[in-house]
Formats: sequence, C-alpha cells, structure tokens
Amino acid sequence: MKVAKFGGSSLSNATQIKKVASIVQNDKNIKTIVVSAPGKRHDDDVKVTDMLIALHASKISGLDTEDALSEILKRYESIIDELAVDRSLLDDFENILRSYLTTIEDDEELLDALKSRGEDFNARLISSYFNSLGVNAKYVSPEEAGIKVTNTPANARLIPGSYENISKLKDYPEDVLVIPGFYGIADNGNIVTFARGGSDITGAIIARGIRAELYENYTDESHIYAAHPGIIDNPYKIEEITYREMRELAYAGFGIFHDEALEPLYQEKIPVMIRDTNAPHIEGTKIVPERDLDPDIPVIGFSCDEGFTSISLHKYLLNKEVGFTRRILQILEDYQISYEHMPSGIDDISIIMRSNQFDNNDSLEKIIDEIDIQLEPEWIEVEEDLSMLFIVGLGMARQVGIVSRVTAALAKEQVNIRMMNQGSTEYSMMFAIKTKDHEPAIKALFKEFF
Ligand SMILES: Nc1ncnc2c1ncn2[C@@H]1O[C@H](COP(=O)(O)OP(=O)(O)O)[C@@H](O)[C@H]1O
Ligand SMILES: N[C@@H](CC(=O)OP(=O)(O)O)C(=O)O
Repeated sequence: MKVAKFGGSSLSNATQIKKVASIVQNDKNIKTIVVSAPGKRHDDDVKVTDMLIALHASKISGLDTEDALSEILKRYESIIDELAVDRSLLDDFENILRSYLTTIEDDEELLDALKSRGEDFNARLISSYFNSLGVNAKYVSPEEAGIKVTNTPANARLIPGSYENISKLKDYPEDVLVIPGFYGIADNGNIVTFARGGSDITGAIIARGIRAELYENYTDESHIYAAHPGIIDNPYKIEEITYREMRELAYAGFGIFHDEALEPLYQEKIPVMIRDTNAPHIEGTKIVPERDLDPDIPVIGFSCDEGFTSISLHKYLLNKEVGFTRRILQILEDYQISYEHMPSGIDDISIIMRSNQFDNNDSLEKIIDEIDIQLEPEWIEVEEDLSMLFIVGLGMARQVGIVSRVTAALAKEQVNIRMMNQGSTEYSMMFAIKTKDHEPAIKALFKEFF
C-alpha cells in the first residue's frame, strides 16, 4: 500500500488535478492521498496559502477583507467549474472563511485556521471530483484521521499517540482517502499548521501511521538534484539518497522535500520516491535508509540557505569560565530565540540564529545589551547577512582531502569563509559565508565535484 502526496504545483489548476486523478486511477496501490493547497500556476502567480495569509493580514490591520476573500474564492471557482464539481462547495468555502474571520479572536489561532483552509478546501473538491469520475473516494479531515498536534501555532508537532488512530485508516472501505495536508488538531480543538511546506510532513505521518510500503511525493521535478536547479543548469540527478543526507540538504534549502518529514519515515524505514506529476512514468529520486557508495562521487549535494545572523563574542580565558555558554543560552531563551549553530574557539564563541526571529522587534539589540552586561566580553560583533552552505555526502567520511578541495574551489571565487563546522560523522560540513557569495559558492563547488 502506498501513500501519495501531491504538492501545490501538482494541484494548481484543473488541468493539473486531472493529471492527479489519472495517476490515482492507474495505480490501485495508492489508497491514501495527501493534498496541498493550489500552488503557483506560473512564476508570477500567488499560492493560495499566501492569499490566505494576505487575508489574515488585512483582517488584523483592520482593513477591508472583501477583495482578499473574493480572490481566494475565484481561484477555487475556476477549478470547480472546469472540473464540473458541485458549485455548492463554493458557498461552503465562503461561509467557513467568513465564520473564522468573525468568530476567532486570537490572531495566531485565526492565521492557522485560515491557512489550513487552502488544503482543506482542495481535499474536499478533489474528493468530490474523484467521485464524479466513478472513483470511490472519501474526504477525511485530519481530525477524523486522528492527527493530534501540539498547540504551537505555525509549528505543530505530532503527538506520538496519533499513530494508533491513523493506523485505522487502513480499515476504511473506500478505494481512495483524500486527506488535506499541512495541519493537525490540538487537544483544545484548535487547528494548528505545520511549518511552511508542511504537507510533506502530513504525508510522512500518514505513511508511517498506515505502515505504507512507499511514500510517493509528487511535485514538478522527478529528481532531487545535487544543487538547486535555479542556480545550476542541468544539475546532476540524484538516484538514491539516504534520510541522513536528505535531512542536511533539506534543512539548508532543498525545498523539494521538507526536512521535518523525514523523522516519521526514518523510524519505520519507509522509502520515499520523488515523482513528477507531469511525467509520472519516471521513477525519480529514492530516499532510503542506506545506499551503496560510489567512491568517485564522495559528495551528493550542496545547499545553501540565506537569512542568518551571528553574534560573536571574544573573552580571554572564556574556556575557564564555568557556565559561560549556559548564560548566553539563558539570555536567548528569555527572548524566545532558538539558535542553529554554535562554532567556538578557546576565547571566542559565535551563536548563529535565523534572522526572521528578530523581524518586527528590537530583541536583537536587547540581547546584545544583556550579553554585554552579564558576560562582559572584550568585544562583541553582529553579522546579519549570513548564509549557511552545506556540503553533504556519506562518501566524504574517512576520505582525505575533501576540505582542501572545498576551500580551494571557494578561494578561486574569492568566497570568504566566515566560520566552519564539521561533525564527527564527517558526512556533512557547514560553512558560514556572506549571502552575496551564495551563488558563486554553489557554482564553484558544483564545478569541482561534478
Ligand atoms: N536540489 C533540488 N532538486 C530539485 N528541486 C529543487 C531542489 N532544491 C529546490 N528545488 C525546488 O523545489 C521545487 C519543488 O518543491 P515545491 O515548490 O515545494 O513543490 P510542491 O508545490 O509540489 O510541493 C522545484 O520546482 C525546485 O525548484
Ligand atoms: N500550502 C502550504 C503547505 C505545503 O506543503 O505546500 P506545497 O506542497 O505547495 O509546498 C504552504 O504553502 O506552505
């Protein structure tokens, strides 16, 4: 039994949804599908999730919400009409959005409830379309499926007991279950979404819950490439990649598969296959627990994520000061800031954080002041335009000379390495570089290794 997740690019309009129907009709092994909200139809288009976020923004700024509401309904109307699905769905969608806007008072709660409707409406209409084609399909809400999550808006975590409920989906008599991705239900009944791109997470949770033999992730590429296809033309196609390697690359910008979706699959060793909805006959990249290593290809991929800030401090004999790091982390915790990396030397330490945590407030300045007062460093420096470059490959472990190849390739392009980190497992290296060097760095490394 397989679980198939269809991303926003696979469901952006009626034509794409017809392709999805044909994939499901031609593969009797696909018993459960997880769907995203309609994505972009072309480069300048707006994803329905972003339209719902804009609707929320209008509401909380006290602006008129009618235009934003009608734009969203128009997206669904065009799909409903072209698929000849019952138009009464549209009235339901409008009523649901209006009732959320008038009854949910808490801003964060409202945002998650609105965002979740992108996938929820799509699941309802796709299930209805499948039935019109003679496929015995059923819309199953995350509530009915038993996806219970923490009440942490925009960052839901699955409550592990959920798997027992989800396993019951196997007993449904219908041929295909259609489940909206991207959200779950908290104990108090609130709708809580996963991080952006989180329909992949729902797909993984369902695949684990029903112990699927394969999780197919349908998108607009059949393969995961060794580098972002927006930077490298025709990059190397990865045939097989392990969960561990994918986790590192997805963390730092391989947006094709969500890094948080790997954990549920890893536990049960459920393989993932990336597939292209526009070319479903191609067997794409497989994400697997283990793979054979090719000694000629030590590196499997490079990714680079922008939007990091570092705070670096220097203090003589820092290494002898008991509790120094703990006190820095306490200050961050007081301001609800999480950190990503912490490279250190004998007398200095850097803390690297996602910059978006400092948006719309002055917490960065306050943290610096607090560190200055409490820890009395000799100097403290903030850098706000950093990117994290990851070089990943199980084949790098125990191979002499990889770092020198990386640094030589970066040096040739005048890319300055601000910090570096390599774990003891040796299959991933991280370099902090200036954001302006992102593209030259990826191009230089691709040329060196492929
Ligand atoms: N290394 C990579 N290999 C392939 N695609 C990648 C990679 N890194 C980023 N992408 C991008 O991921 C996109 C697919 O992810 P996404 O837009 O989330 O799809 P969906 O809407 O189907 O969920 C591709 O169009 C591609 O531009
Ligand atoms: N629609 C949500 C969740 C998601 O996974 O979407 P997509 O499959 O288009 O990446 C988002 O945009 O974040």
